[in-house]
Amino acid sequence: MKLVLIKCGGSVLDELSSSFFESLKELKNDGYQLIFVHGGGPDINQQLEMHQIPRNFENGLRKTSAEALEIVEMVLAGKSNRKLTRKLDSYGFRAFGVNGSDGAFLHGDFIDKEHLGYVGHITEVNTDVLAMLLRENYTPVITPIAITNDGVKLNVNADFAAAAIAHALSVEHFLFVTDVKGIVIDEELIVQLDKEEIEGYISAEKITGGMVPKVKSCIAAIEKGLQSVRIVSGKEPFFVSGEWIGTEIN
Ligand SMILES: Nc1ncnc2c1ncn2[C@@H]1O[C@H](COP(=O)(O)OP(=O)(O)O)[C@@H](O)[C@H]1O
Ligand SMILES: CC(=O)N[C@@H](CCC(=O)OP(=O)(O)O)C(=O)O
Repeated sequence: MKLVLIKCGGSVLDELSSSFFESLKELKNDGYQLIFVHGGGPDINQQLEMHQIPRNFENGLRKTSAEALEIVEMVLAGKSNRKLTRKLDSYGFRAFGVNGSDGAFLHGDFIDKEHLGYVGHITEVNTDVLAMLLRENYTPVITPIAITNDGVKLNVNADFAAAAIAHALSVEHFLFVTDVKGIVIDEELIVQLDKEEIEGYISAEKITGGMVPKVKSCIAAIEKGLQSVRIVSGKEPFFVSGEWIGTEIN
């Protein structure tokens, strides 16, 4: 089974273009099965604001109190997942929403409970449920909530969750779909970038904010042996006549 793992950022969930879906269709026609992990940062921010819960980020990770976690799960599973699943369905993909904490599918642990609260990283991915869906020709759409061995739910950055799942499935291509064309430095799109260059740009603060967990996840994926890792736009086509558009990390 040839797999493509696509992390779809919250930044672009409302702006996915029809040309983006054309690229997905081209991948399907080339024999790939698709798996999505979605984010939902802007949706979460909006709801936290409505509930007057302050928002705080550290290195692109949301500090998550127990109170905030309830909102995070409600929004990610109930709103962001629904948006992407519905849109994929409308383009003929048989999308099936999956919450990471269901069936202990995404196991996680706290990153730093004292500083970040209920924020986790993935320790294990149970791929059985994905295999089952893919066998039946469904397109899984995964919500990045994990569960600890003690049954505590954790908010996982969607870029990190996607990297763990991409590794567990040894996918052929791993894509980060976001609201920009790729990594842009001094107003120029960078077509290819390696680990050292990325570290330099983070130090120089030319890669910042939500792009930091993304490029870190790209590096982690490369180091774990994935061959094709890219950051692409969801507002434009990213794969046309077999050619990729965006930034390739290697
Ligand atoms: N060097 C960079 N190149 C491109 N985008 C960058 C860069 N540094 C920071 N960014 C920001 O990262 C954003 C994408 O991250 P984020 O908003 O978290 O997206 P997503 O919701 O897709 O994960 C871009 O919209 C841009 O503002
Ligand atoms: C711990 C942490 O930061 N979790 C993220 C989960 C959603 C996410 O990653 O959404 P994007 O892909 O749109 O950024 C958050 O609470 O915003």
